[in-house]
Amino acid sequence: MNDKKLAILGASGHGKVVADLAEQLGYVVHFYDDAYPNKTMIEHWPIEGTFDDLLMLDSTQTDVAVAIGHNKTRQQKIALLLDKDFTIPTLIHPSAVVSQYAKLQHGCVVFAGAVVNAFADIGKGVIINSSAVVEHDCSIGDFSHICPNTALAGGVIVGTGCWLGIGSQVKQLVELGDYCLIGAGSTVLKNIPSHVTAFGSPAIVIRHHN
Ligand SMILES: CC(=O)SCCNC(=O)CCNC(=O)[C@H](O)C(C)(C)COP(=O)(O)OP(=O)(O)OC[C@H]1O[C@@H](n2cnc3c(N)ncnc32)[C@H](O)[C@@H]1OP(=O)(O)O
Repeated sequence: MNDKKLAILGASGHGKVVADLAEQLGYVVHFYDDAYPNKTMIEHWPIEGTFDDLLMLDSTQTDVAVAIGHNKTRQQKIALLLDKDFTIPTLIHPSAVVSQYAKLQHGCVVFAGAVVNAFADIGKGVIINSSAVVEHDCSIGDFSHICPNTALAGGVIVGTGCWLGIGSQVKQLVELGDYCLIGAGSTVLKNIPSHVTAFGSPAIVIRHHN
């Protein structure tokens, strides 16, 4: 347990789950969101200011979690916070099972019931959502989001900023490029290039995007 302050950027549904997790880890949480001052509360938690207000805090006294689901926005905000010397811890739910041989960089969240198996390599700012399974030897690129109940078999490689939709699954050793979006419930059997949306079982590329 600790009683360190954690500023949470993003007063959203995802932010609420991050707050719940952080409190279980002993943090005292404070929300920040650019909707302030029009929005001043999220559930029972006060929103104390905007992102600019957060940047004015003493980085030696307050850690930060960026609870923004949009991968590129989360990437940008984390970069700005690191420039100001904030610590962005990785938060792991007590019920998640993370191998002693897995590596996770800063700014990740691993939610309830998730499994990160041996020698998985998880980049910065990654969301491993509830009950997701990241099997042995997987590599997850920075700022990706593995949605609830998604399962990655052994040795899967996921690029930067990918979004793997709820309940999707990826066959062993398959590689996904950067910033790709895999639709909910899809089964990915073959490599997927960067900057595409793919879905279905088996998943096929539906469109290209930036
Ligand atoms: C804790 C949390 O909440 S984490 C968030 C979890 N959320 C998710 O995982 C959502 C992931 N998003 C999806 O799967 C979306 O459907 C997307 C992004 C793949 C596609 O979204 P859009 O581009 O808006 O597509 P849209 O909804 O208009 O559907 C277009 C067509 O594709 C089909 N389609 C859309 N998604 C899928 C899918 N995942 N699998 C199969 N077919 C799909 C639709 O049925 C529709 O078909 P139709 O034209 O025959 O009616």
